[in-house]
Parts: sequence; structure tokens; C-alpha cells
Amino acid sequence: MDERMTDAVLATEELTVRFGGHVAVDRVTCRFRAGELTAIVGPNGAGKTTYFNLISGQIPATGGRVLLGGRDVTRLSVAARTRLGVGRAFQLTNLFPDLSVLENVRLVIQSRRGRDFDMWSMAAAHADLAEAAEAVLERVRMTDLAGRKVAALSHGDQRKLEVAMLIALDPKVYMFDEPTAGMSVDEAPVVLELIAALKAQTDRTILLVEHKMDVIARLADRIIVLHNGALAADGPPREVIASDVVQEAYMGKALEDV
Ligand SMILES: Nc1ncnc2c1ncn2[C@@H]1O[C@H](COP(=O)(O)OP(=O)(O)OP(=O)(O)O)[C@@H](O)[C@H]1O
Repeated sequence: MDERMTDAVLATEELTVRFGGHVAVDRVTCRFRAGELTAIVGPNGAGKTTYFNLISGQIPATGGRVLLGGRDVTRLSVAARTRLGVGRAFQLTNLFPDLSVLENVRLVIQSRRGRDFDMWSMAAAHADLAEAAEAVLERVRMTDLAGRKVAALSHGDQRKLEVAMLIALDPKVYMFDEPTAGMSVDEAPVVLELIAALKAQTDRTILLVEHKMDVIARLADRIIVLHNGALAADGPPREVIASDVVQEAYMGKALEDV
């Protein structure tokens, strides 16, 4: 195996999944370094979400490997990969709709710390967790909504909460799937600033599936292009956007929109 593969924070090696006769992700070999934000682009149905699902463990690969810090995690569950530092933005289905915003964030911090509480330290630990959760909400500017039930949040605020919970989890690898989708023009910049701030923490690796070119241009250090499940281009944004393969086949329209 290529030695650099094992050095990467995250790597996929010939990663493949077939659904019946359809190869949705086709032998994708790619490595992701600390401090780097990679945007994953490609037309609808190119395999971006499926590639994410394979990395986070939502679906099993039919071929190839996923390596985390050089360790083969291909057969591990979502929960096991989460413990090892893969953090995918929480989706609505992962939230507790009847609990408050603060309680949802607090539960993530509690699970991350994985403490065994004894009776004597419980009260102190509880206060500490609430404080940590409040700090996260402050970062995403959701303090006003701390007591609100998740079920009563607007769509944009639910998306912000997903980002807040990922920050609370503090993984090595952050995976965002269109983080600003469905957000208003006021809400989106807050989330983009947060992602930019995460990137500034140079030991974090960030993967972003994104269609909006302005978001990609602002945040990405690197773009990879998937087409028919295969890796079609990989490099710095300017180069990839200017490449013939992207200009002709994938991004003509999106580029005109910028
Ligand atoms: N569980 C599944 N069973 C069968 N086919 C699937 C399954 N999941 C995805 N596919 C197919 O795999 C291909 C890749 O889909 P995927 O959702 O990963 O694309 P995408 O690049 O994320 O697209 P979009 O930009 O529209 O979200 C599509 O043809 C899709 O229909």
C-alpha cells in the first residue's frame, strides 16, 4: 500500500459500492489531510452522498477500504467510527424533537466525554455539561433558542443545530452535506463562518458536499469531482474549476451562476 495512505487522517482505497448492477461509487482512492477542507462536487446522482455514507459507515462497501489514521475501519459500525473521530453532521432523524436545543447539545457532549457519573459528582458534572453546551450554542448564535423544543424550530435553525451538535462532538473528521441548504440569506453566513473557523483549527479535516460555487470558492482548499461514481478530478479549486473535464461536463451552468 502507498505509505502516504496510512499517514492521512482519512483515506479511501478503491472504495466501491454496487446496488445490483449499478456501481454508485467506483474504486475511489483519495486521502484527506489534517487542516484541509475538501469540497466534493459532481452532478446529481454522481455518488457524493453514497461516498459519504461509505465513509461514515451508513452503508457497507462492496469493495475497497476506508482508513482512519491508517487503521482499516471498513467493517466498523457508524458508532465505532464516530468514537474513532468521524463526525457527520447530525440529521433531523438523529435529534430528539421533544427535548430542548440545549439538551440535545448537552447529550452529545455527555456521550463524547463518556463519563461514569457517581452520585456525588453528578450535580457538578451536570452543571459543567450545561455550561459546555451553552458555550457551543453561543458559537452558533443560538443562545436565544436554548430552551426551545427542537420540534418547534424553523428549518434553518434545525440545520444550525446540526452544525452545533457536530461542533459539540468535536470529531477529527467533519463531514458536512450541504450545510446551508434551506437556510435564509441571514442564516447561511453564520454557518459558513463556523466552518471557516473550524478550518483554522489546523488539526481538523473537513469534507463538504456542496453545490453552491460561491460557498466552495470561499471555503475549499481542494475540490474532488465525482462522475458516475468515479473520481474525475482532484486538485486546488482554481485548477479543478478551470479543467476541461469540469468546464465541459459538470459545472458550466454552475459557473455561469457565480
Ligand atoms: N440504497 C440505494 N439503492 C440503490 N441505488 C442507490 C442507493 N443509494 C444511492 N443509489 C444510486 O446511486 C447513485 C448515486 O446517488 P447519490 O445520492 O450518492 O448521488 P449524489 O451525487 O449525492 O446526488 P445528489 O447531488 O442528487 O444528492 C444514484 O444513481 C442513486 O440512485
